[in-house]
Amino acid sequence: MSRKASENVEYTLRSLSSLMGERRRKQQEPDAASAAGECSLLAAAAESSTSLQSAGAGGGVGDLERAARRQFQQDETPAFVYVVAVFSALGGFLFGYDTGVVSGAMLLLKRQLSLDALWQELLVSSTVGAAAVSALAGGALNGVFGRRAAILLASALFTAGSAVLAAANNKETLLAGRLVVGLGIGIASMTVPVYIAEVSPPNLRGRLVTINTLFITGGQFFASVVDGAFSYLQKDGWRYMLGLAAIPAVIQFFGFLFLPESPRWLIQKGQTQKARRILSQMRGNQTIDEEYDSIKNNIEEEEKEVGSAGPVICRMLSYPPTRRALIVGCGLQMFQQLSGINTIMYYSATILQMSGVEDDRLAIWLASVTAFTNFIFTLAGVWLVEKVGRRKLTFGSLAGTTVALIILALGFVLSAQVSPRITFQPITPSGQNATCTSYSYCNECMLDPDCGFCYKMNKSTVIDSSCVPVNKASTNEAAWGRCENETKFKTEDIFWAYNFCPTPYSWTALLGLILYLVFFAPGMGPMPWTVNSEIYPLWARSTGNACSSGINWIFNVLVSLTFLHTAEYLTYYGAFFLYAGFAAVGLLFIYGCLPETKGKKLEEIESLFDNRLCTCGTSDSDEGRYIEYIRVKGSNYHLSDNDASDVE
Ligand SMILES: O[C@H]1[C@H](O)[C@@H](O)[C@H](O)[C@@H](O)[C@H]1O
Repeated sequence: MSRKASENVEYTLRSLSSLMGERRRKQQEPDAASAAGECSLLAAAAESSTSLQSAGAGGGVGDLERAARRQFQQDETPAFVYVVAVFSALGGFLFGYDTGVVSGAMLLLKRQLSLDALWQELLVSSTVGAAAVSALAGGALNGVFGRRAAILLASALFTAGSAVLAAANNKETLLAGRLVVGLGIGIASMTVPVYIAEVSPPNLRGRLVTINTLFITGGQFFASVVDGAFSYLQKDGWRYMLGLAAIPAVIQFFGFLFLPESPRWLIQKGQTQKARRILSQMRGNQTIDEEYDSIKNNIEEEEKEVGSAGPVICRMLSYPPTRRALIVGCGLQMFQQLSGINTIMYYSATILQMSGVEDDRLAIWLASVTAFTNFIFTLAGVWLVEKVGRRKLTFGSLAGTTVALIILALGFVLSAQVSPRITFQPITPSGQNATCTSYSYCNECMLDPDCGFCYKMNKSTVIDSSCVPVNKASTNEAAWGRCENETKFKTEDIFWAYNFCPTPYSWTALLGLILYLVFFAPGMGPMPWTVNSEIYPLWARSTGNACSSGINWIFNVLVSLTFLHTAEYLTYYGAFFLYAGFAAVGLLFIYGCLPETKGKKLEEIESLFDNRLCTCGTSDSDEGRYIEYIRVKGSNYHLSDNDASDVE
């Protein structure tokens, strides 16, 4: 790291050092600090530094710090960076929309195309499976063709897939459309966070990347509203639900024709002039020399250190810092899915029904309230990420999520304990399966996907209850008996419960559901994506993100596909206790191994993984302060390792 001449620095290095807490860090952590390269204190050339001067002259360190911060904040980030971030995050919106919309579309599709359970499962899971494959392959694509090309490809796939889905006339075409959309989702999920992280200034990076997850949850919310609205259009409503995604996809495609490539990728590919031009566009009135040099030096150093022979994944695994980063990144994504977010979202309508919402349509609408809660609390994450940092936010979020899962499970335990008895055993018509009528409690009936609970109410007591087979075409009614005809039995004050049991304790599950989203959404939802976009050095960034996104999708499929079976073997509360157990292990992992990356330049982050895999956060002695570019009149000054002597 070179020390640049400083002719016009207007206050002493001693004040600068105290200003940024550098000395504090050196005293506490001499080794780690020098290992980290100390490259965090940058003084960028600029026209005005009057406020700094006056503060430095009379006001002491506190004033100086405030003045420096004020000055720094005046270095406005050009609106262009926000435009770029929002256009990229449309990829996140499509990811959320396409994964969310299918549950509502399926309700209509299965009737219109008479889909059996296997086809329903195929249409839902094929997208997630395809996303896993394309996320893994997206690493190579990103490395060779760049981030911009990958985003353009993803939006083209989203557009084509949505058009195929909207026009589909049979289930095979639907499957093809879902696969194409899935390929788009996988590429977008791994590319967009990387791209946003690479164009953002360090102090805003966390926030801008987290916006992508805000768009994911926004897409899921929008999908739930669209599902609700088009559920009234029994014939072909699904075409609109699935086809609407083409609109944001086309907007993103055309937007990206005019948006630039990531300057970091360009520098890596030797297109330095173009990279400089784009970097200045992104940084507005700030000087880019320092950032440009540091990216370039970093690439050269990395090449010397790691070499460039062999597949990237092999180099990553054999080089300890990237191997550690990969473990942290993949672990975060795995624990995100193992804490059961998608099961909770998918089954939120059921949980709500358990809590006493009997009307099906109302439950669908209330499911959009769930999606909205997820969205709003992700917004809290956007705000918190640069304030409390990634480590504390993720840890706090998972801790709350674990407690919420326990409450949710307890809700199901209570419901199971007071599960109504079956008091009425109707005679099974000949030729029909008699399993359902053999159950004695609602709880057993609820866990069998083929059966539902039919009952009457006397004030708040369940009476005349039976367990009968569900109608295969619509879970809103039974295959035969009193609950056979939805419109008829409702007028006779007979109730039908599929997947839930009417109990007085269901509110506990509802409380668990709300708490779950409130805690999960700001931290565990976005942080795995945000942290992964930051922790790998440039040469390993695409591959690292490809692997961790692939892990996210693989665990997404595993958890969603196994939920019903898990619930059958372990009961609902067993399933939620299991997720709580996974979340508790995740807590240990995060506490032990997740370092703080807030405020650091992408090029500095690699050094956080230099020593051990798990440091229990001890490398964050600088937590709570920003490492920022600050203006000093007339020159660039870069405090390097050697400069440490100047400040002691
Ligand atoms: O970060 C996102 C988000 O939290 C979504 O709500 C969830 O459905 C995704 O699986 C996850 O990756």
